[in-house]
Order: sequence, then structure tokens, then C-alpha cells
Amino acid sequence: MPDTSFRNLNRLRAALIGCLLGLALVALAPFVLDTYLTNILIRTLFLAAVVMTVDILWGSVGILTFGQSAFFGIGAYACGLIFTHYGFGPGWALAAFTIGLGIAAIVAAATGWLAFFHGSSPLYASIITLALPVVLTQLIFSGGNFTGSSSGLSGFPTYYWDLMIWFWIAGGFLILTTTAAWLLVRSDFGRVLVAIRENEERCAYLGIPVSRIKIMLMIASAVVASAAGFGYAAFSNVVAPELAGFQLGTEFLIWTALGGRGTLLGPVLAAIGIDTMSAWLSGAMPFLWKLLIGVVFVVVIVLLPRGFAPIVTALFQRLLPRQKAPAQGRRLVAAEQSRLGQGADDDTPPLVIEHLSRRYGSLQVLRDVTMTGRASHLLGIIGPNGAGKTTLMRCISDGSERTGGTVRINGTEIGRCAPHKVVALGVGRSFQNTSLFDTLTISDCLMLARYRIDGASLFSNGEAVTLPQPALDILRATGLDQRLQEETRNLSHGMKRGLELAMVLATEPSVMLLDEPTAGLTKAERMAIGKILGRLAQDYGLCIILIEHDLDFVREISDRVVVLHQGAILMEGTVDEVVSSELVQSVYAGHHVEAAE
Ligand SMILES: Nc1ncnc2c1ncn2[C@@H]1O[C@H](COP(=O)(O)OP(=O)(O)OP(=O)(O)O)[C@@H](O)[C@H]1O
Repeated sequence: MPDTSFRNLNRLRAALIGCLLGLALVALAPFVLDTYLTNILIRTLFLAAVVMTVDILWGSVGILTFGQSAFFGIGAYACGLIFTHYGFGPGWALAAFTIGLGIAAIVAAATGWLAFFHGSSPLYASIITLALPVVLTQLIFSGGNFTGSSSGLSGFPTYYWDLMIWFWIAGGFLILTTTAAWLLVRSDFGRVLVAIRENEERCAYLGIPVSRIKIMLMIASAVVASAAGFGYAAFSNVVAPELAGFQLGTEFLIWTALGGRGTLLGPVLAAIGIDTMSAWLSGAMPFLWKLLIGVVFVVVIVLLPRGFAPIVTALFQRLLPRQKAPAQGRRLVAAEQSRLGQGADDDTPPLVIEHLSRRYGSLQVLRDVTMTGRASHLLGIIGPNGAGKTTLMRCISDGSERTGGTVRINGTEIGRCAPHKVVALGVGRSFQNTSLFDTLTISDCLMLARYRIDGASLFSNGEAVTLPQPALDILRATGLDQRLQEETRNLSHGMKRGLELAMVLATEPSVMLLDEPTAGLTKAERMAIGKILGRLAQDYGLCIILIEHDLDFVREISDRVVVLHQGAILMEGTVDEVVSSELVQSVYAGHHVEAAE
């Protein structure tokens, strides 16, 4: 059986054991808890499920959200309002549950759409999620008798089941949702989430629909929070504005930080521990308790930025030392069919740029750039620092960048397309700096690059990464295929360049934009990359646009060269024509003379 199947099976086994352990704890609880504590714990278990969603959003994807309390409140109020004003019974309960989930999903989709557009900052997203509970609480306050205003609604008919039944419902709900989340974050899709957290921009340029993934995750988290809110309201038969408020949303964040963000079980256990203690002690010393929690929070943030979870894990590892299993991963498989280098079916050039311009405020960075990139050609772009070369790459690979003109990829105008959609049209882009995804392995990175084409398993790890032949060739030539489970931060600069090239090829582009792909490499490495690029253009019909400062290297590999100067095309021609041009010499060589002086 392949390694990944073993790992998937082991993981399922671990999830099952975790589930059973959790259920055993729930089953044991009645023997050690009194009625008062059981009441507190039921509320806490519902809240812990919401904290788990906060950890998925904040810990796994990096969305600092204050808004999960709003979704909890929506579920709770759906229950309270329908049971109070419309009716009570299995049909009404199902209707209230569904309405709560539906409204939460719609609000989450709208919030995500507002917060996660391409280029939005994480701070902006946090502010949007912060506004959500504030707005919802105001709506509840202004709802008069319908919502119960500041007093909320209480005493509505509900299921007065035995306390233990509610305890099982709350515990079972928490265990099931947390197990599903645990499997998710360890799956291939979980790797995609980590990649988004580490380097969102890179993900977009690999064709990953970052905004859509964030919105879907926000909706899923909102649905879980709303279900928890419904459960809590049906259990307690009380709903109040505080359930949807900003303060509860902030407490969720504090519990997540204290438990250890990104560890899933840490925040869940922290939520259970702190909320139970709060309810227990707040009667006896309400102010002192809040102060104590505040002080602990500040101390943990300063001294233990990753919360308590790493300490607990280290303690366990010391007490129960385990041999680390050898890292095993996906196989590399050659793609049987690949669209690499295949553009439009007719003779349409893969890249046509007409009258492109870009300005930053009053600074005109690109003006009236018109050029064509042909299949099987390698086009060098040269020019002094600040000439606008990288900006040109940005304008080709992101529709929202340019301020004028058109860019057509394989005959299709990119319009205002976000980078992941431009990748789907056939553009692959590498960057000037080599920062990849530090904590991900080489095989994870390759899987990411194939996400657009092959997708990613939601709850397991795929056994193989399918790659087009030239990507495999690069991995073999650089020895990366022997180190698939190595984290990318441990790679040398040259290997990172090789991996980046393989990742761009894995997206099966017809136009490749390479921004100084040989920067920082030795002469031998530069020549090796040059040969590979030449072969890619010739054998696979790729159109390669390459920014380079090294004229000798450009002469070696380019068919034609475009010289950019102060944002405009100064000259376009063969390498020899350009190199012998006096105009270019005066601009380009003059630049070097200046720099040398
Ligand atoms: N986000 C931005 N805001 C304002 N000005 C910018 C921005 N990005 C680039 N510029 C300006 O646009 C001009 C062109 O920058 P660009 O990075 O495209 O040049 P380049 O030719 O790639 O230079 P280098 O060879 O040094 O990388 C520079 O003057 C730069 O300061």
C-alpha cells in the first residue's frame, strides 16, 4: 500500500480514537459533575465549537476575525425569535435551524465578498468582521418587542430534555466538528490554507482562487457557529444581545491565543477551561476574575506568543517520547496530457500588448507599451533600474494593475481579471525574490502549483503529484526530486530558483514571465537555467518573457530583446541589433558608467 494511504488510514484511525476518547469523557462527565457545573459545561461546549472555527480562520488561514460571535448570535436568535413569535415543534425547530444557518451563510458570503477582494489587506478584513457584531447588536437593540431589545428573549417554549441529553448533544457536536476540522487542516486542502496564510500573493499567481477559498471557509465557519448558537438557545431558552456582541467575539480570540493559535485542540481546551472557570468564579469574584484573565492574556502574549499548546505538547513529548516517523510523501508522476505551451489553436500570438500604460498617482511608470510575444520565442526585457520592467510583468499577470491599454493572452483580453484568472488563461509568473512557502515541503509546493488543475483532497493526502515532463526534468536536474519532504526554507538559493521554475511549469502556462530568474546564481547555474529555458521555448512552444540585467546571458538565450527606458519601449530587435545600437548603449551602458562612478 502506498505511504500516503497508510498516512490517511493512520490519520482516520487517530481521528476515530480522538472521537471515542472525547465521547468517553462526555460519558464519564455525569459521574463527576453536579447539575450546576453540567449547565455551565453545556454552554461552554457550544462556545468551544465556535472557538474552533476562530482557530481555523485565524490560526490556519490568518484571518483575524472578531465576527464569529455574530454568527453564533444569528443561530441563537433564529431559535429565540421563531419559538417566541411563530411556533414550536419539530417542524418549527427544523425551520429555525435552517433559517439560522441560511442567514449566517448569506451574511458570511457578503462579509467575505466585502473583506477578501484581491489586494485587500488583512487589517481591512479584520475591521469588516469587527463591524459585523456591532451592527448586529444594534439591530437587536432597535428590534423593540420583536427581538426583546437589550433584555433579549427568554422563557420561550423549547425542549426541556434531561440535562444529560443536552450534554451529549453539545459534546457530540463539538467532537464531530473538531474531528472534521482536524482532518481538514491535515489534508492537502489544509496545506493550501497554510500556503495562503504564508504567502497569499504567491498563491494567487499559482492560480489558486484565494478570495473564493477564504469566502467558502468563512461560510463554513459561520454555519458551524450558527448551529452552535441554535443549540445553545434551544438548551438555555434565553437569547440576549451579548451572544452576538463584540465582547464575546473578542473573548473567542483571547481563548484562541491562550490555547495556541493554529493548534485546534489548544483553543478548544482553553475555551472549555477558561469559560468554565469564568462561570464558576465570576459569581464569587466577578471583577478580580476578569482582571486575572486580562493579566494572563497579556503575560501569554508577551512570553508565549504561541499560547500554552507548545508547552503542553513539549511536556507530553518528554513524558511519552515517540520516535519520529520518517517523512514520506507523494510520488511524482508525469502528466499524460498537458496544455503546457498550447495556446490558441490558430496562429494567434500567445501575448499581445497594446498601448499599455500604468501610473501611480502623478508618476507615469509605463507609457504606450505595445509588443507581441510569440510561441517558441524567448523575449528578453532589459533596461536600467526603475525602467518599469517589473511593473510590466505585473500588468500582464494582473488585470487590475494597468491604467490603460489592453493585454491579450492567447487571443483573450484579460480585462480586470485577478491573477488566478490570468493564470487560467495561460500565464505563469516567477518573482524577483525567492520567498516561497517556508514551512511547506517541496512536494506540498508542487501540489499547490497543481491546485488549479488537479484540486486538493479535503480530508486526506493525495498519493501523487502529476507534473508536465519539463517540470519533472527540472526537479531531476536540480536533485529536488530526492528531497520532496524537505521544507523549502532549508533549500539553497539555486534550488529555490529551480523549484520556483518547476512550480510555474506545473501550472501549464503558454506564456512564462520570469523576473530575473538567475539573480544570485553562479555562472554554471545561470548557464544551466539558460539551456533549460531555451529547450522549453523550442520543444514545448512556450513564449518566455524574461527580465534580465546580464546582457551576456540575454545574448546567449534570447531571440529578441525589448529595451525599456523610463516606462517606454526604446527599441525592439534582435540581440545583436540592440547591443550595437548607439541609442541603447548611451542609455544602458551610460547607466552602468554612472553606477560605476
Ligand atoms: N507601488 C508603487 N507605488 C509607486 N511607485 C511605484 C510602485 N511600484 C513601482 N513604482 C515605481 O515605478 C518605477 C518602476 O519600477 P519597477 O520596479 O517596475 O522598475 P524595474 O525596471 O523593474 O526596476 P529594477 O530593475 O530595479 O527591478 C520605479 O520608479 C518605482 O519606484
